[in-house]
Amino acid sequence: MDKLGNSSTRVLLTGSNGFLGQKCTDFILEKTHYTLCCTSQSPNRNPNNTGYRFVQLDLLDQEGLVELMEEFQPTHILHTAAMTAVEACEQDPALCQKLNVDVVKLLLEAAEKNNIHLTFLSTDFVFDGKNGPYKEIDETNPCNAYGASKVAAEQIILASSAKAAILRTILVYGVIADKKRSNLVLWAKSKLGANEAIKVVNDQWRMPTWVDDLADACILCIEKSATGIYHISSEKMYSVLEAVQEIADYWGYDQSLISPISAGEIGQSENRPQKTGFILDKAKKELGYQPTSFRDSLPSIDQQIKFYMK
Ligand SMILES: NC(=O)C1=CN([C@@H]2O[C@H](COP(=O)(O)OP(=O)(O)OC[C@H]3O[C@@H](n4cnc5c(N)ncnc54)[C@H](OP(=O)(O)O)[C@@H]3O)[C@@H](O)[C@H]2O)C=CC1
Ligand SMILES: Cc1cn([C@H]2C[C@H](O)[C@@H](COP(=O)(O)OP(=O)(O)O[C@H]3O[C@@H](C)C(=O)[C@@H](O)[C@H]3O)O2)c(=O)[nH]c1=O
Repeated sequence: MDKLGNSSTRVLLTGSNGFLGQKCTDFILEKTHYTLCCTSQSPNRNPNNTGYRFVQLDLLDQEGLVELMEEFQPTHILHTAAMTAVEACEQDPALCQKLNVDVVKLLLEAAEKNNIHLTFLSTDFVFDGKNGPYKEIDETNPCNAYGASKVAAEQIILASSAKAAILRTILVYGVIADKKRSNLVLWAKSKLGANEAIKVVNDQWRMPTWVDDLADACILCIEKSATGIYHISSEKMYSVLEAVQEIADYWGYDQSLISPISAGEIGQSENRPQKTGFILDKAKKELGYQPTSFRDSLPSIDQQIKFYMK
């Protein structure tokens, strides 16, 4: 605590309305030594909306962003905001550059000047998917504009003198209170639970990441003021089809509702890496990251769904 009674860890969280942003907000609020300021483009969508300050701000409003940082004086910035829809990045590369790269430059300038620690979220799509699973030191070679924008941001971060961690993650899934946000597990569960047939790709391989694990990793980065690149995901490689079969198996849904489809058939053969997956040794050793297996996360997800349905 300082003389004014403020907690010493002051986190500015961007993208607080997003999937990861909402989970990080919820987890940070459980900790007593944090002062949290959340920001997003739209009004606050997190039903958990007390105990912190929320500022609605378009991150492209540079003056507004600088003003917010000067006023709040964060010790840490957790930058989860991004243009995340792969097809939208392809269609509007200029906006993708502004949001996913130029905003990072601005945050870094402030971080360098004021000794602020930055945590940046990146993706498995920095890789071409030909040699997964990947280590942090493996060569990047993105196959879409979204992945290219994350590589560009990573390079600017690594070249700066700011204290900054880059967390790369993969196909994030799980539950937040905001029911509008879907993901692979909730999509498959809701379709199969309603006895609807689904087509699932059998030629993309991933190590999906439970959003709770990823939020934990973000907080570990903040607490350790970690620097450098870290890979954060689960540890077992699944084809997306196998992951969905695991979902059906856990909830006892009819497996015959699931049929295989190729990435090419849903327009994802060229613009998505085929096989990603991460080697997690560095995050485990240096951050103390403890991944939950995909299968083991499903009972917790089941409980969370029931909790939020109350
Ligand atoms: N989800 C996944 O599977 C993966 C995600 N990642 C990375 O993790 C991070 C978090 O992802 P996720 O939580 O899924 O992202 P979401 O798409 O759920 O959320 C993105 C957030 O960014 C905010 N945002 C977008 N544009 C602006 C803007 N102009 N000004 C201010 N805020 C803006 C949105 O605000 P609002 O909603 O108010 O418009 C939203 O809160 C991202 O950096 C993403 O690239 C990496 C790999 C996998
Ligand atoms: C629409 C659809 C998708 N899928 C699969 C393809 C894919 O592996 C998975 C999710 O598809 P999407 O196109 O929504 O997501 P996609 O853009 O591939 O997901 C990515 O999001 C960005 C932000 C990332 O950084 C990546 O890590 C990654 O998880 O579901 C099917 O199997 N059947 C379908 O009908």
